[in-house]
Amino acid sequence: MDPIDFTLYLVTDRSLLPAGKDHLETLEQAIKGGVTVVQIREKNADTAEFLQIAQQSKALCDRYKIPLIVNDRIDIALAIGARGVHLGQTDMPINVARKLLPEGTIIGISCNTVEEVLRAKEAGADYVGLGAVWSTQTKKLTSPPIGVRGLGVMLEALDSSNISAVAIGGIKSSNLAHLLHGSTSQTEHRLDGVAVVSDIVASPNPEEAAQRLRSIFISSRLVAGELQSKSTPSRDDILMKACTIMDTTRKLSPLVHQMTNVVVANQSANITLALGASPMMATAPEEMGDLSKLSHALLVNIGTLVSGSLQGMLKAGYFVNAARNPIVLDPVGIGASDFRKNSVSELLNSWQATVIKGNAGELAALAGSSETVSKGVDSLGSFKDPVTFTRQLARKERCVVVLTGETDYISDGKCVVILKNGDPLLGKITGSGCMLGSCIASYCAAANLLESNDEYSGGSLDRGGNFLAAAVGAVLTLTIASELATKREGVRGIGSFLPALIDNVAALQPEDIRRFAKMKVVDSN
Ligand SMILES: Nc1ncnc2c1ncn2[C@@H]1O[C@H](COP(=O)(O)OP(=O)(O)OP(=O)(O)O)[C@@H](O)[C@H]1O
Ligand SMILES: Cc1ncsc1CCO
Repeated sequence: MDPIDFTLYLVTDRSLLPAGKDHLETLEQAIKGGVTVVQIREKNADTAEFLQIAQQSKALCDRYKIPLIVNDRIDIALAIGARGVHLGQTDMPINVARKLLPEGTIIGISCNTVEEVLRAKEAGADYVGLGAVWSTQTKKLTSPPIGVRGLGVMLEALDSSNISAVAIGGIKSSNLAHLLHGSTSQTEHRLDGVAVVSDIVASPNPEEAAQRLRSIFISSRLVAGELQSKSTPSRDDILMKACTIMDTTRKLSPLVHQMTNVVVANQSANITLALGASPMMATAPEEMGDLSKLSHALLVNIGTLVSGSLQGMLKAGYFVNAARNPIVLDPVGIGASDFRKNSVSELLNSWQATVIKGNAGELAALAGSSETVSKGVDSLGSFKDPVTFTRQLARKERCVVVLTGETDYISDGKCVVILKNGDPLLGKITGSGCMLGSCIASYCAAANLLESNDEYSGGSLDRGGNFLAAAVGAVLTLTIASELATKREGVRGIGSFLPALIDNVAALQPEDIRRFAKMKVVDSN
């Protein structure tokens, strides 16, 4: 028998059908739209009713050569000759079900933890349903949602097995590109498909809904393939691109929406202007939809986070991903409280960051490492192997990572760029890291605008700008300007340094970057 194509896995739920819509009509439209496998789920029907629905659904699926899987009920699966069954953790164990079902029957099981995935592997499951990714109205959750970022380790547990993996829970066309991008494991293990309920079943047009989901899935896979086949750029390539981005920022003056802390808001706005970009500081959740239509990048800095601003950040990032613009996350002081840690986790499960930047203490806390710690917003110490740490975090979070300090490390998950510029006064003033976040967001905006790819591709979260070069350019701009600023007459300490730094950022030329960059590129290993 042909292997099952899990790309778009419809799980039925008759209670969600819009008024006047019938189960079989919806099922047929969904199949016409591109559903590749169907699971009949009837939590409230009695046996006779379930059997009838399953028989009718099977006849329809057979007509379109779509495999049908029955939720939970081995007897119904046997009665209708279903292609498979889907079991929950508290349903019949896989080995018992296997004995009862004909050879070749597909058995899938829901998993919420890595341990459950490993047990499913051991028990010989054919596929696993991983979730719930997000909370959903269709099913009362017995365990907390695992989030997009929780899927990677579960997929990695399936390495070197033939078990397919499908994500489930709150998946819609509006969050599918984020899910597919963010869930990939560090070993590049990807989902084989996504299980969808309400986005199709509750839609007035299930055919269109299925078509939309399927095309996002396919275009997201194309984008991922292109990224993976890109070769490591040389030092000169990155520098050349960084200089082009610097020029573009001045020419196009992108609008950079910044949700930052109250300590640095003014200096961040000024450094943005010094780069030639245009800052807008705004936090109200109510205006995030409108602002995402105007701005070219978003900076999210949690330095003085309050609950209200978190709501704005959650909304803003979601809209900015949809607008295919870059997001820079600065998890300031994340190690200081559970509120900050949980908030960052919620943010990163709600949208995909393009760049995450932080000092050693902050990035260690974000990665769950105790190798270095923080004192409030400041880092105490450094990593033994910052190159590997930065690359791995970039692979885990599926974005560019910038680890700051006396030496800066930047990685896209493949190569790591090591930068040794910067005057020690940068480490003495407050908000140099926050200003760097504004510089990275401004350059990411320009890098994204540089890409002429205007065609809407539902599977991408940005236009494919060179965000590694943007981050490198931003660090070099700030740090080389700092070296030049301290040489200015009248600069005697942290008070006089800050305005001089802003002046030197404005005056800096691409030649200065090429001339003074202390930069090395380490290839992936
Ligand atoms: N001792 C130093 N020598 C040279 N450059 C430095 C030094 N300390 C920091 N920098 C530079 O300053 C920039 C900000 O890095 P830093 O690690 O200080 O950020 P941070 O701790 O997040 O700052 P803040 O919390 O004050 O905003 C980086 O580009 C880094 O290269
Ligand atoms: C001092 C300080 N406190 C919260 S944010 C901030 C700015 C530097 O990160």
